[in-house]
Amino acid sequence: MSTHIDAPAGAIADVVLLPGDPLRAQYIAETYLTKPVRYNTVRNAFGYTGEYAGRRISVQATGMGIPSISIYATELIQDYGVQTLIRVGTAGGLGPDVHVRDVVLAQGSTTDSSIILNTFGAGMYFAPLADFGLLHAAYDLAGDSHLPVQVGNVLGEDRFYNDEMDRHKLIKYGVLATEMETPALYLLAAKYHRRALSILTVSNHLVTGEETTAAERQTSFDDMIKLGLAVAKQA
Ligand SMILES: O=P(O)(O)O[C@H]1O[C@H](CO)[C@@H](O)[C@H]1O
Ligand SMILES: O=c1cc[nH]c(=O)[nH]1
Repeated sequence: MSTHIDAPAGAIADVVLLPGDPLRAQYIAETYLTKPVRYNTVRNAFGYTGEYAGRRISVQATGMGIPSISIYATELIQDYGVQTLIRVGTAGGLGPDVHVRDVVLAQGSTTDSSIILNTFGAGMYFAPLADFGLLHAAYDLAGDSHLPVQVGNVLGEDRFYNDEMDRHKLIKYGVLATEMETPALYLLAAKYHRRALSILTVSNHLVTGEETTAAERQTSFDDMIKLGLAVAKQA
C-alpha cells in the first residue's frame, strides 16, 4: 500500500482513468468495467480495477485540485508502476466556440499554480503537454464514433472561485476551458516519463453562463468516459 491508497502490489492496472469525483469513479467501474474490484476506500477516494473489452483497467478518484491529484498520480506512478494516466474530468467553458456538453482534449495546460515555478525556478516557464500518442488516439477514436471534440490549451486553476483572475486575456489567446488538475498531471507525467491525457466535459460556461441539466451532464459524461476507456484499451 501507499500513504493514500490501500491496495496490495499488483492490484492496480498499468493504465488508470482519473476522475476527480469518487462517485464518478464508482459509476465508471460499475457501468463499464466487468468484474470491478474496489481496491481503495481511504478518504473515500475510491479506486477500482476491472476489465474493459478484455483490457485490465483501473479507475482512481483524485479529488479536486493540484495538491490532491499530485498525491494520487505520484503514488500510482511510484508505488504501483502505473504507465498511462487519463483524466476524465469536468471543465468550465471559456472560449466563444466552446459550449456545455462539448468534449475537450487538453493538448496543453496553462496555469496560475506555483508548481511550475517551484519545479524549475524563476525565469523558466515549462509547458505541461499531453502525450501526443494518447492525444492522437483520442482524436481519431472520437472521429470514429462521430463525437466532436475540441483540442487545445486549457487553464488549470488553483482556485475554483477566483474573481481576481483576468480570464478574458486567456480567452483572447485561445484558452478553451478551465479546470483544476491537468498541469500537475502533465508535469508529473513528464517528470516520471509516463503518458498522460486529460479528456474534459464542459459542464458550465464561465462567460455565457450556460449550464447543463443533470441528465445532459450524464450523457456528455458518458461520451467522455467511453472515449477515455477506448483510449485506455489501446494504451
Ligand atoms: O469534475 P472533476 O474531475 O472533479 O474536475 C473539475 O471539477 C472540480 C471543481 O468542481 C475540479 O476538480 C475541476 O477540475
Ligand atoms: O474547475 C472547474 C470545473 C468545472 N467548471 C468550472 O467552472 N471550473
